[in-house]
Amino acid sequence: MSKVTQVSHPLILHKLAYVRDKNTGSKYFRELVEEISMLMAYEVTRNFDTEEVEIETPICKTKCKMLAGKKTAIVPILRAGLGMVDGMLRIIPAAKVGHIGLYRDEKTLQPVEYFCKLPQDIAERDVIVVDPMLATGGSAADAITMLKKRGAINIRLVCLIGSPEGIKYITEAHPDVDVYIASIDEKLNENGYIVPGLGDAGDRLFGTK
Ligand SMILES: O=P(O)(O)OC[C@H]1O[C@H](OP(=O)(O)OP(=O)(O)O)[C@H](O)[C@@H]1O
Ligand SMILES: O=c1cc[nH]c(=O)[nH]1
Ligand SMILES: [Mg+2]
Repeated sequence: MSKVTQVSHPLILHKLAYVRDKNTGSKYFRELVEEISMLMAYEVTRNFDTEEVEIETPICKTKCKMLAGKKTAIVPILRAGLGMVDGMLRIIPAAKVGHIGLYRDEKTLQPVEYFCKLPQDIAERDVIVVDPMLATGGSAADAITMLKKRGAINIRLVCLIGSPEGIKYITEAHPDVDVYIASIDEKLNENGYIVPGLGDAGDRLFGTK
């Protein structure tokens, strides 16, 4: 069964309040999403393996821990997931970035696939899928299915805001995928938007309608 980690660090909650505020413009919105993503990266990498290495300080030789060299891929779900990539890369600079293009049909709420480009060695990487919003869960579930079809095995999902419906859907569809999320909100409205949520993440990041 998936582990769902709610990352309710005070800094994240504080920044999330500004992100939700309808008066926050695109520039500040993008900066905040990037900063929150850096903080989420800290949590999602918490159980990465380390190995012992020997280094020499100016005083003496000593043994230290470093990351065990397993490779990482960050995979944003376009478009809104792009807003989380730079923050993640600040913390995991050696990661490769794959892209999955999906949009949610406004009427049916079903995800529609339009792009997929992944690192060739995706099967060997720890994959971190990023998307600010987990509403019905359909887009994230489809993205993860696309990844698995192309060989990905070790997958984590990082979102900023989700709904109880989305959490249920993704954990049932992909019980092997752990989920990291800053807030699980109240519900979905009749248009499939998260309440209270933040509105349309892609539109707010990129200034479109
Ligand atoms: O959980 P779901 O019900 O599938 O909804 C969530 C999806 O909706 C948004 O993308 P959107 O379709 O608005 O595309 P965009 O990022 O290009 O705006 C969001 O970024 C997720 O990908
Ligand atoms: O609330 C929502 C639901 C789906 N996509 C968004 O960007 N926001
Ligand atoms: Mg959108």
